[in-house]
Amino acid sequence: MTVSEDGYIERDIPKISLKDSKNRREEIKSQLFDAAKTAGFFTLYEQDCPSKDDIEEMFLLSQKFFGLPLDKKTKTPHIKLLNSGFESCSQIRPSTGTADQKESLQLQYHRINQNWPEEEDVGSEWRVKTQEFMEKCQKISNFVMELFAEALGYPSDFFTRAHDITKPTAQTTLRLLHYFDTTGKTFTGNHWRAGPHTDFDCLTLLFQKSGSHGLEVCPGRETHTDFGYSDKWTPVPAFTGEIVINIGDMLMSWSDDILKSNFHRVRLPLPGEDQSDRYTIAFFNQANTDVVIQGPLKKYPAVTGKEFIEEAMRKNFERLQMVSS
Ligand SMILES: O=C(O)CCC(=O)C(=O)O
Ligand SMILES: [Fe+2]
Repeated sequence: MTVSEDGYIERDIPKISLKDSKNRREEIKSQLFDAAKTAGFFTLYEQDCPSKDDIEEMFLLSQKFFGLPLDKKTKTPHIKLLNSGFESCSQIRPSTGTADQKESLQLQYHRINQNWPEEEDVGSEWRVKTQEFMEKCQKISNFVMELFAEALGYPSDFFTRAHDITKPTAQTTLRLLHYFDTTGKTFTGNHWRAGPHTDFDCLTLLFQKSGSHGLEVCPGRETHTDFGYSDKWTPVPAFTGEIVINIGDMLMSWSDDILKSNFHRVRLPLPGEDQSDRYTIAFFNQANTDVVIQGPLKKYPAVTGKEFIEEAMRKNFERLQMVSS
């Protein structure tokens, strides 16, 4: 490990190949489990599906939506109760008290006819192609969740059956993200493309584009209720076609804090760096509302998927009040 004076430290963010994954199941399982117990972040590559072409196509669909005039984008406004829809500069992080410099669209598979962009605005194939992409994300998420279940001593389908995106109780969300071009701008105060946070979900898949850097991680969290993080961050490089995976609070809790959900952030590029738009795509695997979440050691009380997400929001809201008061 090399520590620099500017708040950064070199750490290993494991890269795990999924080449020939059917025949390398045990090897991949142990690599995933090791990565999830330490950094909580790792990159998958050489996967069959979603392919680099699938990912590039989804980025084009995303850019098509974000390129629309604001009055078209706000036709599907963010609805908190459904955790879906479009928002712009509205996500205030408890860690910073300022709004992320971004816009985003959240979509849920089973709500294709509810709060998804309309054909007349994004074209006839947008919805169906986006749904297909979600199916591909679900497939690879299932592979990873099966291996985590086995590594933790559960039956293979323990987590996957709790994440059924086709049911009305599904909470899994695809989030298209667009961080604005900041060319020529300087920010004073505590501003971020995405302020430091942990994810609420079980498993996040993040797709980045080559060169669109800025994502940074800070491992070291001991419990999923912990708000503290150290001051040494590590950049996670961006390459089109690879998938960055991180553990979220729900799976950290469900594994009695064995698998680590760690703080991460996206920094604003400095003048002199590439300050153009940054697009990313996140797929948040969140257990269905009626699933009961509790680890084998019963370290935390049993809660449903619905209660878990509501509680995470409440805690963050309280924290936000503390930060802003
Ligand atoms: O866009 C990124 O690189 C990270 C996004 C993220 O952390 C989130 O949306 O939770
Ligand atoms: Fe995140």
